[in-house]
Formats: sequence, C-alpha cells, structure tokens
Amino acid sequence: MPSLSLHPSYVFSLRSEPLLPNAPSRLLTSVFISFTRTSRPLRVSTREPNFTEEYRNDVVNGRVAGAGAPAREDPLPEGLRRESMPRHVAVIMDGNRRWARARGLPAASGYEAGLRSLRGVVELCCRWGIRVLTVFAFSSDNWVRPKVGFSSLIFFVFGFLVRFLSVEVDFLMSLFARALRKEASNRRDIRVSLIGDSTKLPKALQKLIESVEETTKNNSRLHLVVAVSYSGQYDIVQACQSIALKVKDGLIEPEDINEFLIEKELQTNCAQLSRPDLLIRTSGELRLSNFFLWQLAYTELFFAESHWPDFGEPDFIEALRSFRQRQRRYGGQDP
Ligand SMILES: CC(C)=CCC/C(C)=C/CC/C(C)=C/COP(=O)(O)OP(=O)(O)O
Repeated sequence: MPSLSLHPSYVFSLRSEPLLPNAPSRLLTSVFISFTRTSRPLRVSTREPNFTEEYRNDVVNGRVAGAGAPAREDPLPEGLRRESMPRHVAVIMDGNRRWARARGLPAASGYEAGLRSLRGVVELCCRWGIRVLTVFAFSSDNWVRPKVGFSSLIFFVFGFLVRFLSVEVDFLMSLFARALRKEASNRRDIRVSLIGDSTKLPKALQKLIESVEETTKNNSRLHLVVAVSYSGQYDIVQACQSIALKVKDGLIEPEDINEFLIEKELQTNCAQLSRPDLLIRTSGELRLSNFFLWQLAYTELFFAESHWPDFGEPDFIEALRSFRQRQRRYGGQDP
C-alpha cells in the first residue's frame, strides 16, 4: 500500500493485505523495489493525416493500425458479430477507490483489483479480435492525489495510521512498473505503448516503458495502449506547441494549419493509433474527465454502472452488444 520515492532512481513500495478475507485489519505481506534511470524524447509523427472521411476509408481498407481481422480468434459470444466489433476500444477505468472504500480497504487494493480486471479485459480483446485497447490509467490531473511524505513514513514505521495512508500516486507508479515488467516477460503477442507526458514519470518507469515498447513493438495480436500522465487538453496543447515551432522555423505557414495537421501531431497519431470506435467508462459517471477530447469526435460512448474492478465478461459483452446497435455516420448521411 504505501510507496516511497526515497531517491529519484528508486521507487520503494510496501503493500499490505487483509489478514483474513473481509477482515478489517491489515498486515504487511510484501515489498517491491524498482530502479534504473533514463529519459524518453517525444516522438515525432511521420504518418499521413487521418481525419473523418479519409480516416474512415483508411479503417475500412485496413490501412490504420489495428484495422483488419486478426488470424486467431475464439467464436464470439451470442449477440455479437465479427463485422460489427469495434477495432479500437478505449476505457476510463473508473471506480477503483470507491470499490475499495465499499469493502473497507485502502485505495491501493482497489487499484490491484482494477489491474486484475484489466488483465481479464485484455484477454477478452485477444480472444474476440479487438485489435487496440487504450486504457486511461493516470490523468495529468491525477498528480494532485496524495503522495507519501516523510511524516507518513514515520507513522508507517511505528505501525500507526497505516489504514489512513493514501499514497496513491507512488503506489500506482509501482503498480504500472510491475504490470509492465510482467507483460514484457509474458511473451504474449501483445504490443504495449504508453502515451502521455512521460517526462513527469519516475526515471525508472521511463526506462522500463522504453524497454517494454521496444521488446513488444512487433507483436500484433493486440495493441495495448496505456495513457499515463495523459490528458486530452495536454495532447492538444503539445500538438499546438509542435505546430507553432514549425511555423516559427518557417516549415509551414499559419494558413497550413488544419484538422489534418493537428491530428498528425497528437500523441495518438504518433503511436500509430486509429481513433477509438467505442469508449467505455465504468462506475456510472457520465463525463470524459479530460481523456481523449479530439479523438472521440465520432466515438460511440458506453457508460457502465459497475466499478472497474467488477467489470467482467458480462459487462464487456453488454457494451459490445450496445455498440453493435449503433449506426455510425461520422457526421455524414444515413447509411
Ligand atoms: C498497469 C495498469 C494500467 C494498471 C491499472 C491500474 C488501474 C486500475 C489504474 C486506474 C487509475 C485511476 C486513477 C482510475 C480512476 O479510478 P479512481 O481512483 O478515480 O476511483 P474513484 O472514482 O472511485 O475515486
């Protein structure tokens, strides 16, 4: 549960688990340590723009990453059809803390349960031929959440107030690191990418991300994209900054700026992502919370009541069945 950054290159995590199932008391059971350092430069896109009509044609003709049918798939559950499955599903994994709070557990237990849920959804995407899964794991706005400090450490060492420590940021970072390490060693056919302002992440995590992206870059069954320290506004701002620099350097004129150019500079385009076909948000909240703002222009939205740790196969099937009923017009005429 508590997690400390005692040195910029080291993330030191302690996790507590209940002694007995459903018991309110918690004892320490495990310790995780991670280290290394580096920084990751922002990648510059060289892809052609893909906006609305062009983009739709690209998807239909299989030119967008994640488009086209994969080779190995399970039969689909009743009510789903191969031709009406989304290629790219994006998820706002909301409700982890509420799930934990409802059980008298610390926030960290909610995130651990959320990670288990994510593993289940990744598995289902692989089985059902969904090619891209983007998960909103940590918003640029989440940095204001509690981070453990020295006083918390003292409390912790003396065994007091353990259940009141809310050290979400560092814990989440160590959870990402563990999950990434596991993914890199799994040797499944899954490509993992991260989008977001990686310069804000601990150096050890930046290094790990770089190596996982490199190790998995040729995998093709599923592209799992984790949005960390990401927000839709951040993405648009960094795209504008990049365009402004090009204007300043005389590479383009202000009149050249259009939707294609902006889209080209977005981090999603740099990661060679198609736009999401379906966005799922769990936990009953009906908002976008600064996730993909540009990219959701023609995305179908589905809001589930379950908290993310409870989101399982039946919920996913319900979302996909709902997606199947939608008539997508991309702002154009009826089909
Ligand atoms: C490797 C990897 C991607 C791990 C996934 C871990 C995970 C489930 C992260 C979710 C993070 C997050 C801020 C969710 C929002 O729920 P919340 O904390 O705001 O919950 P609340 O709405 O109940 O307060």
